[in-house]
Amino acid sequence: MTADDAPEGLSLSQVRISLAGRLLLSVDKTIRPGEVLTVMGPSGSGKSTLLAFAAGFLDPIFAAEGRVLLAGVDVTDRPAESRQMGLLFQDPLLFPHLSVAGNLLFGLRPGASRGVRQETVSAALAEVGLGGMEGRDPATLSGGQKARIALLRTLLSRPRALLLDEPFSKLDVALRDQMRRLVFDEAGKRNLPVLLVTHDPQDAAAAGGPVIELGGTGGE
Ligand SMILES: Nc1ncnc2c1ncn2[C@@H]1O[C@H](COP(=O)(O)OP(=O)(O)OP(=O)(O)O)[C@@H](O)[C@H]1O
Repeated sequence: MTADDAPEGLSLSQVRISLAGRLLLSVDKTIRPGEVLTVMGPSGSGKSTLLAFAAGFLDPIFAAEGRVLLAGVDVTDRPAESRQMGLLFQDPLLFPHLSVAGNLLFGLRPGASRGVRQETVSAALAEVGLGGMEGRDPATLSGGQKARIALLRTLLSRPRALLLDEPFSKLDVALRDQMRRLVFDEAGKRNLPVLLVTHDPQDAAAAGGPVIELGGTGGE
């Protein structure tokens, strides 16, 4: 494939993952920029395993074939930290020993001056309705606030794709709706391809993109 006809977005190309000699999942999909691919399926069907393969931290206990391409570049052999993928999980996983600003500065790539970095963090906070919270201890924040900080930290790292593993499941119903809108809006504004792992059909409906079901009906 030449660079000219390389697919945009995130491709999971002819991926087959086995565990102990048994095929667990098989997926061949390209997620276009700005599109959300929702991965559903029963517990144990391999949803998180597929995400780990895309992210670059698949446990070596699994045998994997296939390639991961990001904007046409094959990143399969790159370690997770060099893939420029943004991750969000059920838990916000904020650093408890850092302030809100400290958590967000951690997401920012180095380069700009300290002042510019701090301004970037403050502007990002204001954009999601958390202006003035720079100095707060994450332990004092609500679940919804923590989720927004985790999203901002991910976005500030300027990822080229988002990989989301049940990111809304711990939020209560009203917050879940707000957070879905925020995540999908921000991903859309940045034209990011998004892989969303979930059990919740309402997540798939809100995402509005293609859905694949692992376990049984197959992912191809
Ligand atoms: N580190 C591991 N060692 C051995 N088996 C594993 C490991 N991680 C996952 N598995 C197994 O691989 C299969 C797929 O697990 P995975 O976590 O991807 O499923 P899932 O669809 O994400 O499930 P859930 O919806 O419960 O999160 C399961 O049978 C699980 O028990």
